[in-house]
Amino acid sequence: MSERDDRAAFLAANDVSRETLDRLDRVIDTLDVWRQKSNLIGPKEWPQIWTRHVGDSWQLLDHIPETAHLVDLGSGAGFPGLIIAAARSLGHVTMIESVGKKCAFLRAAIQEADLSAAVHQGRVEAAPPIKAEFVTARAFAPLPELLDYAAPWLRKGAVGVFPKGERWNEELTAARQRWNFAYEAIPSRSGGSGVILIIREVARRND
Ligand SMILES: C[S@@+](CC[C@H](N)C(=O)[O-])C[C@H]1O[C@@H](n2cnc3c(N)ncnc32)[C@H](O)[C@@H]1O
Repeated sequence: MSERDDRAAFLAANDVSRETLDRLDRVIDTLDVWRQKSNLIGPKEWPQIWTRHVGDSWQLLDHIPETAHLVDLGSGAGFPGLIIAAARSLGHVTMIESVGKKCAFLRAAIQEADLSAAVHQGRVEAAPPIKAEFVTARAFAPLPELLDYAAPWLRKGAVGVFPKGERWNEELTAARQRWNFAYEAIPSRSGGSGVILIIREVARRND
């Protein structure tokens, strides 16, 4: 399947407004240019960029209000941060990423697609205070460590929206050793036995 066919498959499965599609196209076009000069995304991944990476990010939107302020940890090539910013023009997304070349791409995509978003270059654990009611992170860290990274926001009442793979239940059990929290596990539409974990009311055990 070509990237064009993959885009058509994504659009057949998801309701995307004309304005949002225009922003998504600009983000993916920018990624196409930048991936030629850096290893943001592998050539084997490219033919499924829409159904796999955009689609995986898109399903988080069910849990993120229109005007949300959100922080995305370890944004890499912009999944899910850039996709959420493209779909939530009334909100604001801050992406935290430690690798300079990836940050340069993220900034270029924000500019090309005119997104309400910003990039903080640096390690999540050393980030300055950033206002956010929602935290996302995809393929960033196992849940126990992810809760440590996201604690500055979650402990102040932010909601975590985390796509997780088939071992999510083991990660949840391990996270329970260190943290108290409420959660919902919503089956992923990306196939397999992965879920979207919605995490609330986070407090360190013995707090
Ligand atoms: C496996 S990639 C996932 C990227 C993207 N979220 C995705 O799903 O395609 C993890 C990203 O996190 C970044 N990263 C790893 N540890 C980090 C840290 N402590 N602070 C900020 N970024 C970090 C890496 O540079 C990399 O871009």
